[in-house]
Amino acid sequence: MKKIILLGYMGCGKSTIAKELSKKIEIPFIDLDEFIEKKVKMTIKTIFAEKGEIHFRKLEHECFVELLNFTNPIIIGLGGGTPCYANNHELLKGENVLSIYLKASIETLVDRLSLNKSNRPLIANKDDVEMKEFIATHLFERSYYYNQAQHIVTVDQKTIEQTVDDILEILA
Ligand SMILES: Nc1ncnc2c1ncn2[C@@H]1O[C@H](COP(=O)(O)OP(=O)(O)O)[C@@H](O)[C@H]1O
Ligand SMILES: O=C(O)C1=C[C@@H](OP(=O)(O)O)[C@@H](O)[C@H](O)C1
Ligand SMILES: [Mg+2]
Repeated sequence: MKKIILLGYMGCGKSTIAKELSKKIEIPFIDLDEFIEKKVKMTIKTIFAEKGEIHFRKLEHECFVELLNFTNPIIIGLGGGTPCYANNHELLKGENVLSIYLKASIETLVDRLSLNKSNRPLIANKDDVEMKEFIATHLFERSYYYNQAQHIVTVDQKTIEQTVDDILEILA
């Protein structure tokens, strides 16, 4: 069984969808951010604040590789930036992985993230107008990496269940 990797911009639903998919297909789910937090016993917010983003990106790469080396089947929910650093985007194309980009529009992302930004250091201090500008530019810059995924599932206007069903079709 290939490892299932969910990727996409902050707020697209990687952590939420991975958890639901895990229940449905009874394959364990590991959220990369949570894996990093447990490993270094610090929150993502604290790692960014005290060690800086470059340090976080190195940790993120090491932990991603560690998860890819697990021998058992797993679902991995990446962080929004994971595919965009080190050679991580190349790892999305491996034979033993099935990578899925959860594609969300700027509007969907702004709606979801405006309610959920405090633990996301890249946007925590932005107001709604700044956030929309930031997401529009950042998503454009990152899309090249996200598009390296083997499959794309759009998530706009879909319930969690509908997105999970779309993924199940890919797995069938
Ligand atoms: N249809 C939906 N699919 C996924 N997440 C949704 C949906 N509707 C609302 N949300 C909310 O959007 C947020 C997505 O956050 P999260 O799963 O942490 O995304 P990510 O891990 O990609 O940053 C959660 O608060 C979730 O409850
Ligand atoms: O997009 C990013 O660079 C980041 C996304 C976050 O994960 P989520 O996409 O799960 O919010 C987390 O890894 C960190 O705050 C950096
Ligand atoms: Mg997440």
